[in-house]
Amino acid sequence: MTVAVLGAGAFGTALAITLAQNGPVTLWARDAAKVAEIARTRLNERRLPGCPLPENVAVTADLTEATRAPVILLAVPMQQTAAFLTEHAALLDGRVLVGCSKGIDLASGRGPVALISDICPAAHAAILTGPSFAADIARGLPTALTLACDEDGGALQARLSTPSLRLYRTSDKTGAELGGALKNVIAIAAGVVIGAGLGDSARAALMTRGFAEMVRIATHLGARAETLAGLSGFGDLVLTCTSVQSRNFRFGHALGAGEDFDPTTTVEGVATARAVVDLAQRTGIDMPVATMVTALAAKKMTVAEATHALLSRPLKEE
Ligand SMILES: NC(=O)C1=CN([C@@H]2O[C@H](COP(=O)(O)OP(=O)(O)OC[C@H]3O[C@@H](n4cnc5c(N)ncnc54)[C@H](OP(=O)(O)O)[C@@H]3O)[C@@H](O)[C@H]2O)C=CC1
Ligand SMILES: O=C(CO)COP(=O)(O)O
Repeated sequence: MTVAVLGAGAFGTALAITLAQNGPVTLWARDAAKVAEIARTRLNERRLPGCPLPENVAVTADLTEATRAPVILLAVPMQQTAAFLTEHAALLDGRVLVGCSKGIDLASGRGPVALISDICPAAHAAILTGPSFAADIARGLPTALTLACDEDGGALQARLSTPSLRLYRTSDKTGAELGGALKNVIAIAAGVVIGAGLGDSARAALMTRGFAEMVRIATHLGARAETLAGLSGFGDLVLTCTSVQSRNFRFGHALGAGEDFDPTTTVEGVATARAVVDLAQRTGIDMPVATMVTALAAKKMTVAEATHALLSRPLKEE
């Protein structure tokens, strides 16, 4: 069974490399010149340097060709996903579409699975998410992810599992997509804490209270609490709050340290924090960490002010 991966960023390229162990993969990128270069060198040097593509990965800029595959993975960044789905709905609707991005669309407040279901209502929507850095997957290091899909998703789970990539399955698509989105916001906050020199104890407090915040809003929106405690929530929170491989963590670190950050780097947590604050306001859910991240990223607050605001909240039960 051929798998198509749409979006040849770091993650899409890494998925193509690992999934090629199970059968043919088509990797689609929007830029024909980039496709030609990857096809010639067998490397995506800009997005995932040093990770060669196996022979059975075909690279194309032809979306009609790519979407002939029975399984399609969508690996374009979150804020580009709605427009991508809308533009190409005729090719994508009715297909097995697996969202691989992490975030909440600012305009609609929807995650990847919800967007797929809204824009391509006849598609079989799923999401692949959890703790994994693209470079780790591409190098064949052991990783475990969550596949949230319809109840009959066993065959899909098998096609997307490889000797080094172990998938656990759930039917809680809302929980899986919200876990992956929300952890990026907390990872930015963890980066700020470390970048500003506030210490490991502060980071542990922030991760724990951030997790409470994740569970609070996600369950309100229909997620199961145990999904948040799994790979797609807690697992990914731990990874991105503790590793400098995380772009969200590094962005927060730069904010905390008062340093510049390359604006072309994909940092999903910034827009997602704004979307979360919108959701929090609409639902009346208390989201103090996301609120601080939004204010810090917009330079509307200093780290000292954000720290004071969090520490001086009324005392309460855990
Ligand atoms: N990197 C990682 O370790 C992981 C990433 N993810 C998630 O995967 C998603 C993608 O991230 P990642 O691959 O790292 O991002 P990158 O920054 O590495 O790449 C983004 C890719 O998306 C492409 N792209 C952007 N807009 C469009 C569009 N409108 N149509 C088609 N292609 C587009 C870009 O193409 P171009 O090169 O032409 O600009 C680029 O190839 C994010 O949501 C991220 O959270 C999930 C797990 C791990
Ligand atoms: O989601 C990821 C790891 O699971 C990648 O995190 P960053 O987008 O912060 O690099």
